[in-house]
Amino acid sequence: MNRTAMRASQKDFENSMNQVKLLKKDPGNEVKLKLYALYKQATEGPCNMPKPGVFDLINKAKWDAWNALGSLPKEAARQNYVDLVSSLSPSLESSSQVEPGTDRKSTGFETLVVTSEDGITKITFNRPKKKNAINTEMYHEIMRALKAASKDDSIITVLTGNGDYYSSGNDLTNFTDIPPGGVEEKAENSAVLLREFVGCFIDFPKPLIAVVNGPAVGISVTLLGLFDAVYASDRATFHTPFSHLGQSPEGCSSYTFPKIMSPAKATEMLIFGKKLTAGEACAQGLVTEVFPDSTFQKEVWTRLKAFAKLPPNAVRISKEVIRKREREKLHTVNAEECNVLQGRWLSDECTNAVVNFLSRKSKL
Ligand SMILES: CCCCCCCCCCC/C=C/C(=O)SCCNC(=O)CCNC(=O)[C@H](O)C(C)(C)COP(=O)(O)OP(=O)(O)OC[C@H]1O[C@@H](n2cnc3c(N)ncnc32)[C@H](O)[C@@H]1OP(=O)(O)O
Repeated sequence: MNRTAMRASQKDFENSMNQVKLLKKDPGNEVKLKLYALYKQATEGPCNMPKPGVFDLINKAKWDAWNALGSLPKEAARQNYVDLVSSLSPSLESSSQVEPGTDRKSTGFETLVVTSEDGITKITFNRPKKKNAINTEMYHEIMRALKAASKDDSIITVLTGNGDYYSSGNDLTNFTDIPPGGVEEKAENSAVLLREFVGCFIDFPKPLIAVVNGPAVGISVTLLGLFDAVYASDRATFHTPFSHLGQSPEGCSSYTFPKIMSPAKATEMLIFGKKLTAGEACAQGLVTEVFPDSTFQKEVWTRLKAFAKLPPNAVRISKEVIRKREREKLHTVNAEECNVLQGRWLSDECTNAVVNFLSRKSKL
């Protein structure tokens, strides 16, 4: 709508003031100063305040902006305010599609629920009947969700699980879908998939937070070493029974775990399959903080919403400064772990463990 030929009414002006509060994206200091100056001019007339001192930087910038409007009539200032707010409409449109407090839910996922709200993209593993075991489709969907989250306007990204488990790790039925090229081809393709999958976590550009709602097994545990913070319910446990499964560590855990928790503690977990309680995992540095299950969701989401209000650029740049020292090393470790696993998947030890689980002869 061309508003320049119109006179903005007091109602238009009030609507615009409300719209400013709903802006999804910070319009920047320059625009905010203009809005401030036009608002003051429209409501009080020409600048009538004493000039602030040079060191009172914020009030001086506001005063300068207001004073620069000279003797602009109140009506014109009101109109300019309404026009300026209307020119910010792209960010308004995106916010007005969403009722305050309502999730923007992404469609097109079979194994996940992905929502975006309050600066947080939440990726929820959603195969609760299978304890959120990660099947091939889910590996692909997690990668797709992470790639989308890296480009959306969220500040942080959260992974969590639906139901009583965070995740029971790799879906062992992934071993049964053998292509015409045989098990060697399957192992080769799986190593490529795993490398790409873990690579998405290494390269993720925003803070990645795990909200571990219940037990975690296998790859859902090892990946935690690549997260920026891990919050756990006191119901959660952490279990990496790789030797029992004839397999070897992945998710860069052969590098991150000894660094996080000491080589001997990492050995207990990654080689001997010691299952940790949430409290033990916290004492060893894998978990950032543990909460009673009864207050877990409330306490964690209150905290995350506060994090998500931090200045987005500072948050993103700080993550990059921290991750960049390690990125190359992590990619090398990831490649090596996938190579070793490719061989393990063809071993009798691994085949027997998977057959035992699938024929209901064994669980962890
Ligand atoms: C040829 C090469 C192919 C390679 C393909 C690999 C691709 C990348 C691999 C990356 C490396 C990752 C490694 C890991 O993550 S290792 C860890 C693997 N996870 C497990 O070993 C856990 C197995 N599950 C269990 O031991 C138990 O289910 C569990 C202790 C988790 C829960 O026990 P509970 O008694 O409470 O519940 P149920 O067993 O009755 O489970 C309910 C149903 O869910 C199914 N389920 C659970 N977990 C898995 C799983 N990981 N894989 C497949 N299915 C799983 C379980 O069978 C039940 O199903 P039904 O109700 O249909 O019986």
